[in-house]
Amino acid sequence: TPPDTTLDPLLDNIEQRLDVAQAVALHKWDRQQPVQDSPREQQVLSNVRQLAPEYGLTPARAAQFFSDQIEANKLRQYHLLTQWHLLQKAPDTPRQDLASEIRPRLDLLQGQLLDALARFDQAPPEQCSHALAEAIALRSTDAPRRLFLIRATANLCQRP
Ligand SMILES: O=C(O)C(=O)C[C@]1(C(=O)O)C=C[C@@H](O)C=C1
Repeated sequence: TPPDTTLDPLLDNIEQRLDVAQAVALHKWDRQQPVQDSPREQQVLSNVRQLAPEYGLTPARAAQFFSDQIEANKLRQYHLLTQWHLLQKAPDTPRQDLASEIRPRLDLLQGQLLDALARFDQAPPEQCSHALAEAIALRSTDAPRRLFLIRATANLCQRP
């Protein structure tokens, strides 16, 4: 199968959002804060529902896609926190503040993701589920990382 021109940019953006999970988990580790923040999730979902039409997406499609991004993000946070609990320490890397630094970065990535999703929906690959499975397999040999991508794209090929 030839490389796909809409799937890869979208997966790049999905991975960028997943990368932010490490900074979030570190912040929550330091403060013993739970991963789940339901009011923040509702805020993210309500934002993307409102922005969706600007990108030619339905609010339902945008919200479904972001709900999957949030679930994948939590999966990665739980995975990292469990590794740190096992070692009884987290990496000694510079910390970023959730409210003033990390969430603004997630908000910035939001527009890029909506744009990439809209492009994807305008020209989805033939045999979408197969193309997606192949792209994920090619992208990462790391089993947990593949799992995060699988969760993040769970509804990608389910067209409205
Ligand atoms: O902002 C946070 O606290 C996050 O953990 C990020 C995020 C998200 O993916 O947007 C994930 C889980 C929380 O329930 C809320 C939001």
